[in-house]
Amino acid sequence: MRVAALQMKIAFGEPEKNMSTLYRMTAEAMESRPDVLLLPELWRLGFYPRPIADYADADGAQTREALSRLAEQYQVNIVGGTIANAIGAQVFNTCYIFDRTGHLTATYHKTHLFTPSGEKDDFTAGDSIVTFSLDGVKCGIAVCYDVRFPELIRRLALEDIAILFLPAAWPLDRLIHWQTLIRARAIENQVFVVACNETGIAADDLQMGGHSAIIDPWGEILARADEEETILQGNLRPVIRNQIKESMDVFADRREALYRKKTR
Ligand SMILES: NC(=O)CCC(=O)C(=O)O
Repeated sequence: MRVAALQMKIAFGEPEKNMSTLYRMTAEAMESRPDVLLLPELWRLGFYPRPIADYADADGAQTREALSRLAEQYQVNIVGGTIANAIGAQVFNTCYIFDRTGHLTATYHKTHLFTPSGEKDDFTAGDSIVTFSLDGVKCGIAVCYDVRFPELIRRLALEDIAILFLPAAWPLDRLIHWQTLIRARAIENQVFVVACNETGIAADDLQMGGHSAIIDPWGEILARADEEETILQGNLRPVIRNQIKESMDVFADRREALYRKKTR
């Protein structure tokens, strides 16, 4: 499976500009015929203008239509980063996933909201863990801050996902955390991690970090970006994951009962 992460440079609070960037980068990425496109977190707006309800897409309708059309036009699967999605009085940080026919196959609302930036006050957290299948490959989704919660990713891994998609809006000043966490989640869960961060300026003049990466289940970096807007591509070969699982089957060695036992 060939994947492409669109590390977009976000124009803060300007959905039309970001939509144009998406169209331009998709056309460019499709020249090398990837099977899946991954977008960053809150790519329509950046992370994030306030009040968010004034900027949110009502029921994600515009975004769903645009992404579905792109998926169908290019016959490509799209893991659509996230958008601010107004459902009634609530705003969710939502990822929509489309197959090659433009059909919406899964929806994930970010489950761990980033308290330090007030995300918890402005958004509503989702309460479902989501897996989905793309071209017959089982995949999982987590968004940015979610990666700090190994319990979540382990739950996905226990469902036997092969690929974790991770859209993000992660700042440059915590780059070391980003790089360490995405690699650790790949190694400990023996999954491919496709991590797509954005660049550009977020709220409070915060510089977004870029450094998107595609990592194999052994922790090898198959492709990595710097801080510039770029398209990152990589081939995920299932044979690698099978070999790793055969040579070191950490899932067979888990002590589930022990983890639930009281400490002494
Ligand atoms: N958009 C986010 O969830 C930000 C997460 C973040 O910056 C972190 O350090 O964690």
